[in-house]
Formats: sequence, structure tokens, C-alpha cells
Amino acid sequence: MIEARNLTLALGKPPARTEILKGIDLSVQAGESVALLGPSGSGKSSLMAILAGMERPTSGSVRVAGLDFDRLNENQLAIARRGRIGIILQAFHLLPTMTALENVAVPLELAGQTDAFVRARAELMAVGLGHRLTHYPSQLSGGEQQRVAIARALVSRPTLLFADEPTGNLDGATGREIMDLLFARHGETAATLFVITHDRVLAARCDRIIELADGNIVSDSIPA
Ligand SMILES: Nc1ncnc2c1ncn2[C@@H]1O[C@H](COP(=O)(O)OP(=O)(O)OP(=O)(O)O)[C@@H](O)[C@H]1O
Repeated sequence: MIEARNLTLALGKPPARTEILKGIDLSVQAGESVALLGPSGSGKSSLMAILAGMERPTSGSVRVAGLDFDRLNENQLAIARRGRIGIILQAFHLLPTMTALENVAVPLELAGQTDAFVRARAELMAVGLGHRLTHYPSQLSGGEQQRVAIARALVSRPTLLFADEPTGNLDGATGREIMDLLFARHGETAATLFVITHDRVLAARCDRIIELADGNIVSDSIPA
């Protein structure tokens, strides 16, 4: 599902040029769940951005779901992401002027799905928000907003799901509920799941734990 070879990323202009990733090799099988651990600034979000097709590496190659990202232009990359890749971020990123239902349905409708609202409603039911369809983000709790974001990421039935600290803005109990939901939906969809976290207990629920330090993979293991 993911094949990355000798990825490097350097950003900024000298003298502030920073080497963020220093030669990452990574293979991930379809359906695997992978936790990405590492200290703040070790390059986790940057690696995820490259694997999700949102950032170009400085050098190296990325093949995701059979596509050579380096051979695609920006437009082709945007089309390739659509329907293949779902992204969940710490800060939810819902549109404040849209209801929960619209937040999930509108991106799908813009992608040309005529049954977008039917699918969005079903996905919101699946994440336990059937009773909050017409609420705006400001009328939802943090956990509910993250459920909407999960529904939005899953409604296009992606083969790859990326979550960058999805519980970072939630209290412990709500965070656990959100991760239970994410793992349950992952089990039902057979998507490949990539989760960035600082939480080792959460990481141990994945099939595999990859640790980054200073732009390098320093361990790649199966949790005990
Ligand atoms: N545009 C940029 N120009 C220069 N340096 C950058 C840029 N973007 C990120 N960095 C640096 O790259 C390093 C890696 O950042 P990244 O966000 O990938 O780390 P992270 O492991 O996800 O951290 P955290 O756990 O704090 O989110 C950081 O030291 C950051 O300051």
C-alpha cells in the first residue's frame, strides 16, 4: 500500500534550512494499522504529509496505492488523493458555517457523488451522531466534532486513513472513545491506518509501531 524509498525533506532557506527527514525507507501492507511515535519535532507530521500526497519530498520516491506520487502533477495528485486518502487532524478543521451533515456530504458532492447526502447521513449514524445531523460545529462537543471529522474522512471510502494526533484536543475518556471508534471503523473498512500519537498505550493497539527520532526511523516493531 505504501512504499517509500530514501525520503528526505529539507525546508527553509539557508541559514534556516532544516533537514526534517533524513532518508526514510518504509513499506506498509494493505489493511495494516501503524502507529507513528516520536518526540516533538522528529518529523512525524512531515512524513505523514508526504505519504498523504500533501507535501513533496526533497528527494526519494513514494508509491501509494499503486501510484507514483513523484510522477503526478498537483492536479493529478489532488485527484489521486480524492477517494483514496482520508485525513483526520488534531484540530478537527470542520467548516463552521456548515452543519455536521453538510461538513461530511459537501466534499463528497463536490467530488461528483450524486448520493453524497445519503452516504453522509449513513456515515454519521455509524459514528454515533445520527441525532446531531443539523448541529453546527460550535454546537458540538470536541468529541462530537472529531466524530464528524472521522465521518468526513471515511465517507469517501478511502483505502488509506491518516490520523495526526486525533485525540490531542480531547480529554482522556473522550480520546479513548474516539480511538475505539477509529479502530472499529478501521476494522470494518479494511483501510490501511496510520496514526500519529504520543500515547504508547494507544500505539500498542496498532499492528505495528514505528518510532522516529531526528528525521530517521529508529525502530519498527510489533507491539507485545
Ligand atoms: N516550513 C518549515 N520550514 C522549516 N522547518 C520546518 C517547517 N515545517 C516544519 N519544520 C520543522 O520540521 C521539524 C519536524 O516537524 P513535524 O511537524 O514533522 O514534527 P512532529 O514530529 O510531527 O512534531 P509534533 O509532535 O510536535 O507535532 C520541526 O523541527 C519543525 O520545526
